[in-house]
Amino acid sequence: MSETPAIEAFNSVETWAEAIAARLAETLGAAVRDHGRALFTGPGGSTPAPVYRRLAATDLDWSKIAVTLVDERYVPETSPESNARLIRDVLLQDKAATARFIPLYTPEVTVDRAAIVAAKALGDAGGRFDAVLLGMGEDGHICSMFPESPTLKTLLTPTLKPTVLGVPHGRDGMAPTLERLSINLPYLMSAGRVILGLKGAAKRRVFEEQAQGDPKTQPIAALIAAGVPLEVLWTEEG
Ligand SMILES: O=C(O)[C@H](O)[C@@H](O)[C@H](O)[C@H](O)COP(=O)(O)O
Repeated sequence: MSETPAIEAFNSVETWAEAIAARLAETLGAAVRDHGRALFTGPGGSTPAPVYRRLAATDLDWSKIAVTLVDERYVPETSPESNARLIRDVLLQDKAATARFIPLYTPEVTVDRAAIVAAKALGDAGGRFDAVLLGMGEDGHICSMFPESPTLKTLLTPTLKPTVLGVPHGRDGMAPTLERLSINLPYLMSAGRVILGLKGAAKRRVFEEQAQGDPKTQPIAALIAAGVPLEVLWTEEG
């Protein structure tokens, strides 16, 4: 059984965001140097913006870096719910403006068709992430791996190929409220570096609890059991 990763604590959002951005930049810079290109993926939500702002201001050869998302709501970029909108507004600015963006959402007739299109686009971009930033919901979901979701089991199956799957919206008020697109666990297993950024005491507790959970139903436990190279950086500041 793989060890639960140690939680690295930072005493402010500033130092926490600086540390995450520096590690992601180090890995992306090395990938561009060694392979001539790099692929980065990150989350939406309310957590990553300070990291994205610092990454955008970092001197990298962004013209050789492609950026995508770990998950997306099945909505166009014009929607305030769009994660792509966050990436374009905060990360693809400043020095990072020349990076290529690969959306997960495309206006296909169904979320499953959009997932097939996204899976091909990521495959065409190399099919492996050099660096991944993850967030986590207070229910322990990462990407769009939601508890009770009918897609969870497939998303957490370690033996499948890296891909993107459509996730239906939750029933009877269960999350997610919108249909989603999500990368699966094999994409995290094959990544060069995976950083989980957590803010607030509640999320630290959820991480510690779920790390001991069932890898078949709890994403954090699944990542650990699958040997994902997870670095956990946390700050008390919410
Ligand atoms: O589409 C999303 O909502 C995000 O990509 C999602 O996976 C996020 O990482 C968690 O939900 C945490 O969200 P917060 O950072 O807002 O707590």
